[in-house]
Amino acid sequence: VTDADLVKDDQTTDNVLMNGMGYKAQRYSPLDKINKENVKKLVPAWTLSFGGEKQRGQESQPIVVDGTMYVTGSYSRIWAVDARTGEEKWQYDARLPEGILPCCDVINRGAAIYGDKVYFTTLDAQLVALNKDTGKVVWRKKMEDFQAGYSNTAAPIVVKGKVIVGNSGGEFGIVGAVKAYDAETGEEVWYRPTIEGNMGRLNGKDSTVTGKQNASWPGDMWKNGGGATWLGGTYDPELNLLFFGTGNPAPWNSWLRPGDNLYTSSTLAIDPDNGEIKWHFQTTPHDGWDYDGVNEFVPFELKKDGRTIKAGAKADRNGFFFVLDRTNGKFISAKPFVSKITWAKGFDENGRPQYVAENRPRNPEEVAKSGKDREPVFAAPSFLGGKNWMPMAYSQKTGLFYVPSNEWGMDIWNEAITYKKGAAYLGAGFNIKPLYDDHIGVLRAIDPATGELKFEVKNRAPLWGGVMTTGGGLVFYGTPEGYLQAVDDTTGEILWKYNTGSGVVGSPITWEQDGEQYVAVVSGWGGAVPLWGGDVAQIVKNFNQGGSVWAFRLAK
Ligand SMILES: O=C(O)c1cc(C(=O)O)c2c(n1)C(=O)C(=O)c1cc(C(=O)O)[nH]c1-2
Ligand SMILES: [Ca+2]
Repeated sequence: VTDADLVKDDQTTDNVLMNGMGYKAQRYSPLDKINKENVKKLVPAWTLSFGGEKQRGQESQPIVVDGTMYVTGSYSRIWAVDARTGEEKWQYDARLPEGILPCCDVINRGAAIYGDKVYFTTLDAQLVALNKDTGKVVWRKKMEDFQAGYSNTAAPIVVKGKVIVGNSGGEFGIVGAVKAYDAETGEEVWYRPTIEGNMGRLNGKDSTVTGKQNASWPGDMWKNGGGATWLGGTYDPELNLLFFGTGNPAPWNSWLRPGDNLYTSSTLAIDPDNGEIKWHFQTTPHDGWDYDGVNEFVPFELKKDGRTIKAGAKADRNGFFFVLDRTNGKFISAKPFVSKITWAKGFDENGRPQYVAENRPRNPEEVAKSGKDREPVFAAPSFLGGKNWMPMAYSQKTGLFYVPSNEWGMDIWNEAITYKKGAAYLGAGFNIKPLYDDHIGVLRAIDPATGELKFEVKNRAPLWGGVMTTGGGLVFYGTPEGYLQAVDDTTGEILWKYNTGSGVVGSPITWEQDGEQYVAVVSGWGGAVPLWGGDVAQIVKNFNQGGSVWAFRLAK
């Protein structure tokens, strides 16, 4: 796989070479052999089991290269599979040490490929390069100290010979960073911390770029400031810019860190050649709700007032759908994409939130003065977000974004907290509650020019998997109830669904081989909802666990 192959990934249909189905992560395939007319004839072609003992959340998106599928599973495992038959070619298990500290289930979101190597990251914060044909380790790099709370869950992105990864651990007070490694040797090429104050130092290393001082943090709170880049990035080859989101500031209790807390809960545009930050846009300054802004930033061409603007869109965990100028990060619009948002009324023309001050979780010191030990406020969306990690899709056919969203709120209160290595660093307590009796999940079709809702499809359980759209006029996505389903891209009518036997929280792909179009997805219920979901975890507690890949094609 070459750089030219990667750049063309979103136009070619025989392979799926990366997470997002192309550098821009539009998750759009021009394939139309499976379409609105015939999708009801979609049947399983093959299935592969990840085995019985380690059935946990499966959030992976497979990739397909010359008839081989590479797919990762829970507990930092990866398989190479014959994409025609489902027959296993090899498997590799990273064999995790005791004491790993993932916040939100033992998940992995996928692999990357370049040259003759396949890359993936592990829950003990390693980056592994395997020979694509044999599955043998070529190199394995310890990126960070897992005992301090660092882990990795995202798929790497490869740009011009560098394997570029984010990190996880915001709930443990780690320092967010984006890092680039030489694809051939595993040597670190650059290191880009995402928290002001850390710009020149971390793990005893100097960043190759000089950064700003810690002006937006009080005291030395920047030393454990969070801002994990835990979802990986997207890329615009023409502008030569990477786009990485950054997670919540640590701790969650915002009274301990007055200021904007740059660059947490932001989108960063980064130069892939040296790690320099070219622009930033903060979606939740001074976040007090765990509104990690990691959500993927999807480049697209915005048609507005007769002009075409090089834009990017982000459906943020904080409930707003952002459109920015991707050349310079200038704010274009922010429109609500969920029914209830309590923390801000909207955004002003400069892209600053109009906070509703009384809806910020209370200062525990003030609450204590009134003689109470806690005073929760109700906040919506909940910290699991109007949208969490699960990626949206953009159709080049309809010009619409298809956003997997959730309707929920939370009671939240703050508490005292001090940093301790390897311990949760929140300073908050919470309980998540549904807003409606009959649904939490909603797939929404959104016009990025106006923010207008074109249609919505409700789902009882929260949506937790990625979305894909195709030239055949279909939108595919999974549900925790077990279905992979396809809806009409202009009406939302459900045209096909198939139950995989466990919740689908992975991201579907499609490709063509031997003249036939295939669709595949991983199945296996898990992720953050059962662990953190409070009242909502009760609603989903009987869903079956699993671990398998399903491939579909049209019945003959
Ligand atoms: O701040 C972080 O470092 C971090 C990492 C992750 C992760 O790596 O999966 C999640 C979160 N935060 C998080 O806040 C969250 O809600 C979440 C849900 C999930 C999931 O896979 O279901 N991961 C994560
Ligand atoms: Ca987080």
